[in-house]
Amino acid sequence: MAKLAIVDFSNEDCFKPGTSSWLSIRKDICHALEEVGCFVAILPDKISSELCSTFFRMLDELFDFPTEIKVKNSYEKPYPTGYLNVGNTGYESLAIADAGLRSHRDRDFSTILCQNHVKGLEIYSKDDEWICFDPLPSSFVFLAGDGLQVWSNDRIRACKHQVTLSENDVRYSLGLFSFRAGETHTPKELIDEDNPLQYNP
Ligand SMILES: O=C(O)CCC(=O)C(=O)O
Ligand SMILES: [Fe+2]
Repeated sequence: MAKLAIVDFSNEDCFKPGTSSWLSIRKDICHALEEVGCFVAILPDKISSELCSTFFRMLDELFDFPTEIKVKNSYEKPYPTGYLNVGNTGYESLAIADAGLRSHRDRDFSTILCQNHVKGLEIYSKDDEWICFDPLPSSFVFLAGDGLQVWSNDRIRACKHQVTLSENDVRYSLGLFSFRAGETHTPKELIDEDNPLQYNP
């Protein structure tokens, strides 16, 4: 059974470019992104389990507000990944999905997800199987979006993923969707005879 790559950011040196720890983590991340367009980052020193539990407890309180209060926080633009198209209700950054989320790739540059203990996220592997993400404390998931695929000249493919809800418990997932401003240009280092330019700016 395929597993998602887990990258451990515990060593402070891994944030210092050029150190052996940084080079080693960079290699693991590139490999994971080239394989499935995704990796799991664990940062126990940066995101403590207390912080996570406090945060998700507060979400309980937030979602407990009556719907008429939540709709006051509405947002006109559609969600980048089409939340509103799949029959869910979105309130600015709040979205409630009772039936999971069908298979898709994010249209942004990259996505970072931070979720509670309830499983549901599945990643499509190179071997055409769905890999279930087993939530780890102090972790988040990095997903490549369409933008990263274009920027990398297809070296990294946007990660295909879905959410299947089977546990009888509330699942919370916090998403940070990043976009690049302006045109996307592929770095020239990523273009050669074997890898001709795939996308025009
Ligand atoms: O619920 C999740 O963890 C994933 C959500 C997602 O894939 C999306 O909003 O694009
Ligand atoms: Fe997504």
